[in-house]
Amino acid sequence: MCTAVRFTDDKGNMYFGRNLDWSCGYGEKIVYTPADYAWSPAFNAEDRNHAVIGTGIIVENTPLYFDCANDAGLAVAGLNFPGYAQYAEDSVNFSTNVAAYEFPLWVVRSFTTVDEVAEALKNVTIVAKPINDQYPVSMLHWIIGDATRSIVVEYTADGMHVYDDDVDTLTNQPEFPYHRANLINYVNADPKPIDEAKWGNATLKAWGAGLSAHGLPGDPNSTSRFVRAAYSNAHYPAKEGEKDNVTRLFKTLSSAAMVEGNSMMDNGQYEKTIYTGGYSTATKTYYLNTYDDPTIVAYPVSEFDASSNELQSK
Ligand SMILES: C[C@H](CCC(=O)NCCS(=O)(=O)O)[C@H]1CC[C@H]2[C@@H]3[C@H](O)C[C@@H]4C[C@H](O)CC[C@]4(C)[C@H]3C[C@H](O)[C@]12C
Repeated sequence: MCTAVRFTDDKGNMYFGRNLDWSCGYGEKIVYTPADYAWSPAFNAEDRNHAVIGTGIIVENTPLYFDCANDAGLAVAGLNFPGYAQYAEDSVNFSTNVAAYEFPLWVVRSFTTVDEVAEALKNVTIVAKPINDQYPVSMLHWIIGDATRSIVVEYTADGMHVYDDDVDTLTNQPEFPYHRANLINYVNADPKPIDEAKWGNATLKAWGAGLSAHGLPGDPNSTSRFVRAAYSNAHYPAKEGEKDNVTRLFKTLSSAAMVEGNSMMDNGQYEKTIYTGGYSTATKTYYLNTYDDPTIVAYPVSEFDASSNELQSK
């Protein structure tokens, strides 16, 4: 399972991050794509040359991003959506055709705001074309964020769906409208201390803090993680400065993180949060920690060679 969130600080800086939950990694690294990298889109997409940083792998000199952000402060993350995602079998005339594996790269190479992406998506076909035989097409949906808002992109049997994500959260299946509607089931959850109640002659007094959020789901299922992450993201108090906002991002994501042993996949292996990664537009820095090492490591964009035309990874 995976979880992603976005928020903005009091100065208008965006923080965007995700948990990558799986039983093993794919050899992913921090990958920096400079503006002058010569990207060859799979179909007829144009390259508008934004520099990009994120987590992914490099295959055939192409960055396959799991999540990434660009020099204009636009970010995107791909999360599993099997059973619902259904891409076009082939490219479509008079449409911008984007292969599923290059969708995150196309978003951040091409645009500066979520509004621009949403407008462009009105005429986009996502095509089920793998980069090669070794890496089959992944069935994903995506959250795209900037300093003002986020959207969720789902491509299903009936085509493209773009949803305004006013809770700035995404997990896995089912479709985004289910997750958004399901939040209403938890409308009573609240961080405030709770008053004592009278039941006839009995006085019921809370044991301590936290009881007013009783009922928030604690399990690792996608729908439960959505509720927990949206609750944490919405109620975390505003913070000032990079350190406290990065802490906010990682703590919010940790409220939906996967602990090994809690959830077994079909292959008999346990899912765990392989990494948590996130981007700050305040300092143009990508941050990452892993299941085995909780130390949050900073990767400022300034440490990469922006004048090169080669992909760079750490
Ligand atoms: C497994 C990852 C999603 C994690 C997730 O959402 N887990 C949920 C588990 S569950 O189903 O809900 O149980 C996804 C996110 C991004 C994906 C990768 C990216 O799309 C980039 C390439 C794309 C290639 O087509 C396949 C390899 C790949 C390298 C993908 C492998 C894998 O599908 C990744 C790493």
